[in-house]
Amino acid sequence: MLASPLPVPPGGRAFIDVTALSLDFPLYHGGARSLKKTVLSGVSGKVGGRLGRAGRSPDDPNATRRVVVQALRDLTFSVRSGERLGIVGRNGAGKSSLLRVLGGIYEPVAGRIHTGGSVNTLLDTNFGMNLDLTGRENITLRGRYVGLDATGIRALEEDVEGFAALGPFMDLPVRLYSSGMVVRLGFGLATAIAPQILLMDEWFMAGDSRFRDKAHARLETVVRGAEILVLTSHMPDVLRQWCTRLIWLEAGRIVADGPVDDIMTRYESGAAPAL
Ligand SMILES: Nc1ncnc2c1ncn2[C@@H]1O[C@H](COP(=O)(O)OP(=O)(O)OP(=O)(O)O)[C@@H](O)[C@H]1O
Repeated sequence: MLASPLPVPPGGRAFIDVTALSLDFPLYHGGARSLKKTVLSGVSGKVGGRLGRAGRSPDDPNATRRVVVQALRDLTFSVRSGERLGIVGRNGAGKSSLLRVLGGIYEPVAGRIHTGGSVNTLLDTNFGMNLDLTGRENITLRGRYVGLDATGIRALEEDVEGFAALGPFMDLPVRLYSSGMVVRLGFGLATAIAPQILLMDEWFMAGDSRFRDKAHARLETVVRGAEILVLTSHMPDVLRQWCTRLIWLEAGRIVADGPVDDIMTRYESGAAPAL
């Protein structure tokens, strides 16, 4: 666990500007009636008002209808260099979706995201891993993806190999690894690239207890080096220690944004603001 408070790299220029951002997940298309559609239409008004319909009139039996989950709705906020932003909210509030849309994994249906600085997204340790390639080939691929030259790729390989300690498995397809080995390689690889903007899901911190201390020390180095951290978590202790500011999401909307202690006290009191 990181010591608190986190020192912030001085003089950074990284930023995130989010304006009127919305994200939908389409659930199904088509006009024909099915059991699934009947069930979904029956619950549409009950899931926090987040199932919406788009398309032509539902009274027209030939209408093409689209049911969507409105995962994020009209979010506007900015993050500046030096800020450690935590995202809180109940299950399904939109925390992971926000992280993925900031990382360019999901495309918003409306709004704009403007970032300054390199971005690395730590979501799960398998992210971006090709199971048919060897550990070493995965490292080379990632190195090329982030634009490293041959020297940079060699340094990356040395670093990850040293951390993951996979021995001869490094030259075997990842498909043959134990789950612990995959975590070691994925974690080592993801944390080898130090970004200016680090987007992290708390699940990334889970893992094999035997290597957790080693992993935390490595993660701490990446977090300390980042100018901006955006962290989603359900763990109040982690948020208090790692963050300087919290955004509270409910049903895809921002309901509060401010200093950690202030927002955490309100959030833990269970008093969800009216939307
Ligand atoms: N791939 C997807 N397809 C359809 N709906 C999705 C998808 N991913 C998320 N959703 C929906 O979007 C909403 C927000 O989900 P999200 O995973 O962002 O919430 P969360 O706050 O991270 O939840 P948790 O704390 O449980 O991880 C939920 O209603 C969820 O069902």
